[in-house]
Amino acid sequence: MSDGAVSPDTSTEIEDPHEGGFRAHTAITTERGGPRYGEFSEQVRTLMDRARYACPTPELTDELIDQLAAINDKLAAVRIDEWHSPAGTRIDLPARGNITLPPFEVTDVNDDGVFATVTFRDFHLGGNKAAHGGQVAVAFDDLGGYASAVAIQGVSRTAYLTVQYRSITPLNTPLQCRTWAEKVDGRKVFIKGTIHDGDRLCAEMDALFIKLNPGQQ
Ligand SMILES: CCCCCCCCCC(=O)SCCNC(=O)CCNC(=O)[C@H](O)C(C)(C)COP(=O)(O)OP(=O)(O)OC[C@H]1O[C@@H](n2cnc3c(N)ncnc32)[C@H](O)[C@@H]1OP(=O)(O)O
Repeated sequence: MSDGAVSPDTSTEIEDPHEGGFRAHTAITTERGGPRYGEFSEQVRTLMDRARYACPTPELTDELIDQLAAINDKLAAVRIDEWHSPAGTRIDLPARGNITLPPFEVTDVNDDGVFATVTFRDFHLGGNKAAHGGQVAVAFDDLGGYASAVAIQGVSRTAYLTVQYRSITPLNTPLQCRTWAEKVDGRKVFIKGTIHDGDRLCAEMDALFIKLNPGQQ
C-alpha cells in the first residue's frame, strides 16, 4: 500500500523555451494529450468534485489511496515542462485545459472586452453553497489577464487585483463574466471585470496589470 507520499520532483529534461512572461518558443497546438484530453480533464475535475463531498469508509479510503497512487505514478512518468503540457495550452478546451482554473469558455472578444461563461464547481466550494472568494479572484485574474493581453497585444502580470463580493456566487451555474481594459497608461493596464448570475451582480474586479519588458519574467 502507498504511504501517500508525493514526489516533490519538479525537474524537466527539456530545455526551457521561456522568453519572458507567459511567452514561449513553442507552436500552439491542440494535439497534445490526444483527442480525448478534454475528457481526461473533465474526469480530473469530477474527481475533485466528488472528493470534496465524499465521506469514504476507512476501507474505501485505503482502496482509493492505492488506486490514486497508481494513477499518480503514471502521470509522474509523463511529466513535462509547463510550455508543452496540454494543461494550459489546449486553447480548444475550457480554461485552455488548465485544471486549476474554474472552467470557462470565452464566448466573444470585442471592443467591449472579453466575454466568457464561467462555472464554479463543487470543488470551488467556499461555504454554504457559495463559491470560495479566492476562486472568484482566480477567474478574474485569468480573464483579466486575457483582457489585458488583448488591449496591449502583449504579456502582462497582475500588480494588484481587488474583488468586491456583491452577492453569493453560486456553484454549478454558468455565470457571465466580462473583463475589459478601462485605461492603458504606458505599461500600466487598468482592468475591470464583472461576474453576473443572470441580472444579478455577484462580484466586481478592479485590477492593474503591468506590461512586461522584453525578457522580464
Ligand atoms: C491569453 C492568455 C492570458 C493568460 C492570463 C494569465 C493571467 C495570470 C496573471 C498572473 O497571475 S501573474 C502572477 C501574479 N502576479 C505576479 O506574480 C507579479 C509579481 N510582481 C511583479 O512581477 C512586479 O511587481 C510587476 C511586474 C507587477 C511590476 O514590476 P516592474 O519592475 O515591471 O514595474 P515597476 O515596479 O517599475 O512599475 C511600473 C509602473 O507600475 C506601477 N506599479 C507597479 N506595481 C504597482 C502596484 N502594485 N500598485 C500600483 N502601481 C504599481 C509603478 O508605480 C510604475 O508606475 P509608473 O510607470 O507610473 O512609475
